[in-house]
This record gives sequence, C-alpha cells and structure tokens, in this order.
Amino acid sequence: MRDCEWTLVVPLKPLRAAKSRLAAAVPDADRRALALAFAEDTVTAALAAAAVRDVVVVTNDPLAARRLTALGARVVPDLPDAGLNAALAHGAAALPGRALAALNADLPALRPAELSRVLTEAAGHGRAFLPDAAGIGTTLLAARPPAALAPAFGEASRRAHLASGAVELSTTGVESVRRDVDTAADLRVALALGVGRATAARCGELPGLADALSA
Ligand SMILES: Nc1nc2c(ncn2[C@@H]2O[C@H](COP(=O)(O)OP(=O)(O)OP(=O)(O)O)[C@@H](O)[C@H]2O)c(=O)[nH]1
Ligand SMILES: C=C(OP(=O)(O)O)C(=O)O
Repeated sequence: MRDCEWTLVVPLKPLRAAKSRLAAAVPDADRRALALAFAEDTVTAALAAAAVRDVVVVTNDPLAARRLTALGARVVPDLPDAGLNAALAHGAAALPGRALAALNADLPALRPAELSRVLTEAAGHGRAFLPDAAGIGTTLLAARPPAALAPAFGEASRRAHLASGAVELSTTGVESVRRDVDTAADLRVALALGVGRATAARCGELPGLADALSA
C-alpha cells in the first residue's frame, strides 16, 4: 500500500434520465430529487476523504452542476448522449497525469474513512476496482499513471473489469462504498446503513416513500 492523492471522477446523468430503476417506486419529480441528493451525499463524503485531493463531476445537468460546484466539486461538461464509459474517458482526458478513481454518483451512504481505505489499497496497484454490493457491477475503478482508467462499466462490469486486467480489491468493512442505490431494495439497505444529510432530508420530505419502500 502507498500514499497517493486521488482525483475522483464522478459521472452523473441528466437528472431527468437518472435512477430509472426507481421509477416504479417513486414519482418522476421525486426520483430526480433523490438522484440529486444521492449525488450531493456522494460528493460531500468524497471531498471529506483524506485520500481525496479533488472531485470532478462529469455532467450536463445544469441544476446538479450548480449544486455540486457549491459543495466544492469541479464540473466537466459531458459529451452529449455518449454514455457512461465515454463520459468517464472524457473526464479522465481532462485530467492528465493524475491518479484517478471513477466513483458512481449513487452512493448516499458513503463514508469518507471507508472510501480512503479503498483508495489506499488501490494505490498499491496500477489499475484496480471495487465490486458493488451485489458482486456483479463496479462502484469504483482506480488507475495511477501510466495506467489509463479504461472504464468498462455497464452490465456485469465486475467481470469486464477483471477481464481487462484490473485488480479486484477485497477491502473488508467498506459496505458504504459498495452500496450503490439502483432499486427501492437498495435504498432500504442504504437507509439502514445511514445516508448523508441530503438524502435523509429528501426522504423525510417524501410522504409516500416509506410505503413505496415497504411494497
Ligand atoms: N455523465 C454521465 N454519467 C452517466 C451516464 N450514464 C450513467 N451515468 C452515471 O453512472 C453511474 C451509474 O449509472 P447507472 O446505474 O447506469 O444509471 P443510473 O441513472 O444511476 O440508474 P438507472 O437509470 O436505473 O440505470 C451513475 O452515477 C450515473 O448517473 C452518462 O451517459 N453520462
Ligand atoms: C454501471 C454500473 O452500475 P449499475 O449497477 O448502477 O448500473 C456498473 O456496475 O458497471
């Protein structure tokens, strides 16, 4: 393991399109608000992590760009309709020579100390990733120069990242970094872990959410 200061690259879809798998449980306006709250809590926790130097959000969403800039992130405008891996590669291209970690924007329970532990372990490798809580996807992909990020997010990205030669991290006790929220069931687990202030406030303002989550 080595000391290393990381720049996090956080991709965020336009809020109107984000978190589509929550659409059955949450009305559209609330779903957009929740997606923004998840991103705010992700960025707030990331900026508080000792191993993190700065956070760059790749997004074309104007409201999210304003809110996340106010928290201290830098925003790089996304390419239009190019998809997640293109957005990450575009963000990485704007940050040459840095140790980079792509981190999903839907980690509302993220804890700074857990993120730092994962990044410290990643610093021992050229390119490494952390599988999501389901063991199918990826929540974090890290690369130190001269290794390129080479993101392969999407369906079954754990397998894709392994196949691409990235080292799978097995850091224990970092559930908050692995718990991305795609479904109502994920949100229930994240709420039980303890979410950040934006998500807690937003969930408190949605009167139907408790019923939707227990359905
Ligand atoms: N900038 C950018 N970010 C993206 C894009 N597609 C996905 N993301 C982000 O990548 C992360 C994981 O994305 P997904 O789980 O595929 O999308 P999601 O909006 O979180 O959820 P679903 O709509 O339910 O798939 C989230 O932070 C997304 O906002 C894209 O085309 N551009
Ligand atoms: C895009 C990914 O995440 P999700 O499970 O949120 O779609 C992924 O795991 O590669």
